Formats: sequence, C-alpha cells, structure tokens
Amino acid sequence: MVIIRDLHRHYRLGNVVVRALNGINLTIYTGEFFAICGSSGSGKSTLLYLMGGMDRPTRGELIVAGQNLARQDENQLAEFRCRRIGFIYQNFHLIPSLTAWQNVEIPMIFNHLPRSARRQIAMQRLQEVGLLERSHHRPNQLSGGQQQRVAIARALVNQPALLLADEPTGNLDNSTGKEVVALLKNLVSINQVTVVMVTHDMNLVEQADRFVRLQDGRIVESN
Ligand SMILES: Nc1ncnc2c1ncn2[C@@H]1O[C@H](COP(=O)(O)OP(=O)(O)OP(=O)(O)O)[C@@H](O)[C@H]1O
Repeated sequence: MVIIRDLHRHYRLGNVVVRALNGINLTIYTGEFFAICGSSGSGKSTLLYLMGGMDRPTRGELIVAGQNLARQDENQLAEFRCRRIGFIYQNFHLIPSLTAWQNVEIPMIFNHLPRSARRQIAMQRLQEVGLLERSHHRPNQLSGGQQQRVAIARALVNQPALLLADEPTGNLDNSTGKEVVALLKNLVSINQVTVVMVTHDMNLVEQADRFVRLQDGRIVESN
C-alpha cells in the first residue's frame, strides 16, 4: 500500500534548514494497522501528511496505493486525496453547524454522488459506528468519543484505500480512546482498509500490527 524510499522533507527557515524527515525507508502492506510513534518534533505528522498527498517531499520515492505522489501535480493530488484517502484528526474537525449525517455526507458531495445515495450511505456508516440515533445531532450535542466516531464514519464513506489518523485518541480519555481504537480496528478489517496512525500513546502502539519510532526525522526502532 505504501512504499517509501530515502524520503526527505526539509524546511528552510531563513538560513536554517530543518530536516523534518531525513532518509525514511518504509513499506506498509495492504490491510495493516500501522503505528508511527516518536517524541514531539520527530517528524510523525510530516510523514503522515506526505502519505496523504497533502504535502510534497523534498526528495525520495513515495508510492501510495500505486500512485507515485512525488510526481503528481496539485490537481492529481487533490483527486488522489478525495478518492483514496480517509483522514481522522485529533480534534475531530467536524463542521459545527452541520448534523452528524451532514458531516458524514461531505466527502460524497465532493465525489459527486446523488443526494439519495449519499443519505443512504451516510446513515449506514453511522449505524456501523453505533450512532444512527444521533444522526440529527450537531457536534456540540455529542461527546468527544461520539464525535470521533462520526469522523470515522466520514473518513470511510468514499471507501478509501488508506485511512490516516493523526493522534485519533489524543483528545479522549483512556477508556473512550480504547473503544474508538477497537471500533476502528473492527471497521477496517470489515472494509479491508489499511490504517496508518500517529500516536504518542504506547498502549495504542501495542495494538498495532507493526510500528516505527521516529527520532529527528529517522526511523530508530521498528518491529
Ligand atoms: N511548515 C514548517 N516549517 C518549518 N518547520 C516545520 C514545519 N512543519 C514542521 N516543521 C518542523 O519539522 C519537524 C517535525 O515536525 P512534525 O510536525 O512532523 O513533528 P511531530 O513528530 O508530528 O510532532 P508533534 O508530536 O509535536 O506533533 C519539527 O522540528 C518541526 O518544527
């Protein structure tokens, strides 16, 4: 699903070059539940966002779901993100003025699905995450765990090849976090999605099929 060879991402700040990623080599297989861990500033988010086509490498090879992302232009990357990637954020990133089902519907609008199909799929996804009875609630009427479950439903509606999660439990208490990860693992095995998750939480790392630990933009540990 992901092939990364000698990947670099450098930022230039005046005369200083920050080497956020400094020669990453990594292969992630289809269907894996994969964790990226490491201390703050080690390059985790940079790596995740590159895999999602939200940023471009300084150099190196980056092939995701069969597409060579380093060679794609902005339009191709936008299309890739829309069709192939689902994203889950620490802060859920739901639109406050929209209900749960309207939030879940959004990626399908970008994918030009007709309204009736959108509604049916959104409701089905909300049922899968156990929130059908909350479908008309807005985010501020839902708990953090419920909001993250809505975000998971939204991330899966376009049947992405790869689900990227940036600290998905970072804003949840321990037990809610565990429930959300169990749900995520269950849904991805049913939907045959590959998951790459950034986390500080070693309990979550233990639940992953494999992990890498980053330090100063390099992989220093893996299993
Ligand atoms: N746009 C940018 N411009 C300059 N430097 C950046 C930029 N984005 C990230 N960096 C730097 O790149 C390094 C890696 O950042 P990154 O956000 O990937 O780390 P992280 O491991 O995800 O950290 P955290 O756990 O705190 O989110 C850091 O030193 C950071 O300051």
